[in-house]
Amino acid sequence: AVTLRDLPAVKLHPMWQGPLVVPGGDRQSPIDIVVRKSVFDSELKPLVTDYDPQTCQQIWNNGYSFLVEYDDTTDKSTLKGGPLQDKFRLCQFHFHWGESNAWGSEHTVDRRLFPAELHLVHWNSDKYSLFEEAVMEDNGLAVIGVFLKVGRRHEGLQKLVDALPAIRHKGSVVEFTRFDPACLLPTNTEDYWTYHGSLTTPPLTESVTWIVMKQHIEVSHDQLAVFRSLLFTSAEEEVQKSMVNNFRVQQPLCGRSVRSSFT
Ligand SMILES: NS(=O)(=O)c1ccc2oc(=S)[nH]c2c1
Ligand SMILES: [Zn+2]
Repeated sequence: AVTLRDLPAVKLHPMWQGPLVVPGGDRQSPIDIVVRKSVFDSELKPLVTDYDPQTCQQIWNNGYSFLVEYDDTTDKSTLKGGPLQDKFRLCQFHFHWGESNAWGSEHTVDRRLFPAELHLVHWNSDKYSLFEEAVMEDNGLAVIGVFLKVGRRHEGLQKLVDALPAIRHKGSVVEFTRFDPACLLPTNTEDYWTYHGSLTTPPLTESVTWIVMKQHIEVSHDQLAVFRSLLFTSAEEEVQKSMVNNFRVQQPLCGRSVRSSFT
């Protein structure tokens, strides 16, 4: 398998060339999950997701990834259970991917890279009233990470793939409704690793309880190729840049332990 060390000198987007380590940051993300060093915690419960597809609103290209955004003004699409004590509201999901199928994920498992990684982003609606507030707080966010592997076509993903040509450029947005993000979760939602980390894009705040699923999902080569047809750049810019390798370099563990919900 390809490991980060084998990567050719991948030219990273200016955004990820930036602060490789946040000053004073001792719980940054992403990290490599060393399976044999993870600690089984029998208190960890299965994830409980309750997503309402009616809360799906739009899909847009923010110049780093593409986001599918949900109405998070009520507790209609929520995450609880797992390592969480509170109820968290789904606000968006997005992906990170590479220019080739050999790399693209942000987290790795025993240095194993995946071609892409899905992030389902939730904020603590028991303690805060807005995402913008929660993003600055210790246990403000919960992000579910799901690895993507190239294989069978993912039928649920296709509706999203078909919408991408309409948001090729940075800043473009289209209406996107009735999409159930639960279809992107693996069948096994009991087995995961969890650790305290950060956002992997600015503002890189250390407010995330990460929940990285052990089981990956499969998407087809062609579906992933459409992700790579997106652009980092807006329509006005003269030089167009393909949206690929939008992952952050891995961060020091700084003594953190990663817990597992399974043995
Ligand atoms: N890539 S990620 O860590 O899941 C993530 C999630 C939510 C975010 O909101 C801002 S702003 N940057 C973000 C990064
Ligand atoms: Zn992300």
